[in-house]
Amino acid sequence: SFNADVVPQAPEDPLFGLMAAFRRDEDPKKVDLGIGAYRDDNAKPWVLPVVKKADEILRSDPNLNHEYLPIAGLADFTTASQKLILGADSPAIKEKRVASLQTISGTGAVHLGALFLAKFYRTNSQRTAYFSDPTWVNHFQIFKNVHLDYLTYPYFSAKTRGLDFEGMVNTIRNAAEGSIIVLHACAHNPTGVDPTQEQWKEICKVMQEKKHFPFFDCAYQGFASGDLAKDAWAVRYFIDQGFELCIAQSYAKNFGLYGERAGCFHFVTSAASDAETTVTRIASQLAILQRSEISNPPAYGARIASTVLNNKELFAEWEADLRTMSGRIIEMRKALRSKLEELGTPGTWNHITDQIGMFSYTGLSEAQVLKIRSDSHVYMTKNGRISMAGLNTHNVDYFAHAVDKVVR
Ligand SMILES: Cc1[nH+]cc(COP(=O)(O)O)c(/C=N/[C@@H](CC(=O)O)C(=O)O)c1O
Repeated sequence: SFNADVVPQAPEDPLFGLMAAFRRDEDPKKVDLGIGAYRDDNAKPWVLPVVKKADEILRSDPNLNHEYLPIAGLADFTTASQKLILGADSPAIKEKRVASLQTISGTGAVHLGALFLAKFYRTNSQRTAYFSDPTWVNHFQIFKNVHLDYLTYPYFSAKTRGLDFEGMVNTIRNAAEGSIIVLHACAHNPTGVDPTQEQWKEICKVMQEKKHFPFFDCAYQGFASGDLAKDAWAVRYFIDQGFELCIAQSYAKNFGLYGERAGCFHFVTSAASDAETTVTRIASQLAILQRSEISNPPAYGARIASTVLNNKELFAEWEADLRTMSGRIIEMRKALRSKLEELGTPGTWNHITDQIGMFSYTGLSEAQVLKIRSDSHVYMTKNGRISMAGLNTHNVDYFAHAVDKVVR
């Protein structure tokens, strides 16, 4: 029989624990700045209009059924996903250098990539993965679960509240040759700080010199700048520079398909004559890993995204919806910064508008985060990250006053 007391109590997940605490709070003024999920100006989840249209199209299809998808998922979805992140005219696609599988959203893609690397990447030599410090909390446990050792590279400068570029590049340069470097493609979580294109070129050069292996985690394409190509620039640049790399692609935020778990994993091999057979072998091994874990991925979210991605009019409507979301977040950044400056809240607040994407790294200490929660029923993660979409025209002043109160 199973000796249950060998199972220790695990700590509560910081993010989902915060969500639960927010739901329990009955104060009408409560503000949810925790989970990285978009909210409209009434603090409500937003079903993208284009997603509603795609849903109606699917429901009107008399042949729609609930059969298994292939292990690699819906081909129309994975093909469209390649084009979205790599660019429709990507040489990697033309030369058939990309193995793609539909995954359980971004988390599933990060996991599948980590599992594959754990099994096949430099198994007979020292290998270490590097995450930005700070990074998305789940990165650590996903890599730990597949027994890949990891370290971190400096990323956020508390002084400038911007990128610690020197620290990042030096650590990547000093890392053992062939290390796995996990990079946020755009809209860095939790800091909202992205390298400039010039800085990306520097980072790329150092990684080439050290023969490092890039693993791009792309959960916010279109969400950062509102421009899909711009947000994919770093990924496409690295591929143009000839890297072999992994990409985890999430449709949770940019399609609002959080709970439908729509995502894609891509392995891009470097240009070589036998690239096509290499990709076939890699795809076959990825399929075995996928089959043993989820067998095949969920159909609904991929069908919604695929319907939109493969239709010119719907794609254009989706881009308009992306601009609505990213635009509203940028408005909230401006509103919050100007309110804090108007209040004369101690400190500088330009980082609120300098940062990009879903999150802002406010600089509030853990004590201040706990105080603003008990004082004002404002919920944010202990590292001081706020999900900007939780702000709206009805609560941004209230939040600014709450910050002012704990900062003074
Ligand atoms: C960088 C990054 N990568 C992957 C994911 C996974 O998303 P998925 O739903 O599996 O496609 C998230 C989600 N981040 C938000 C939610 C979460 O923690 O799961 C967040 O940081 O709030 C990321 O921020």
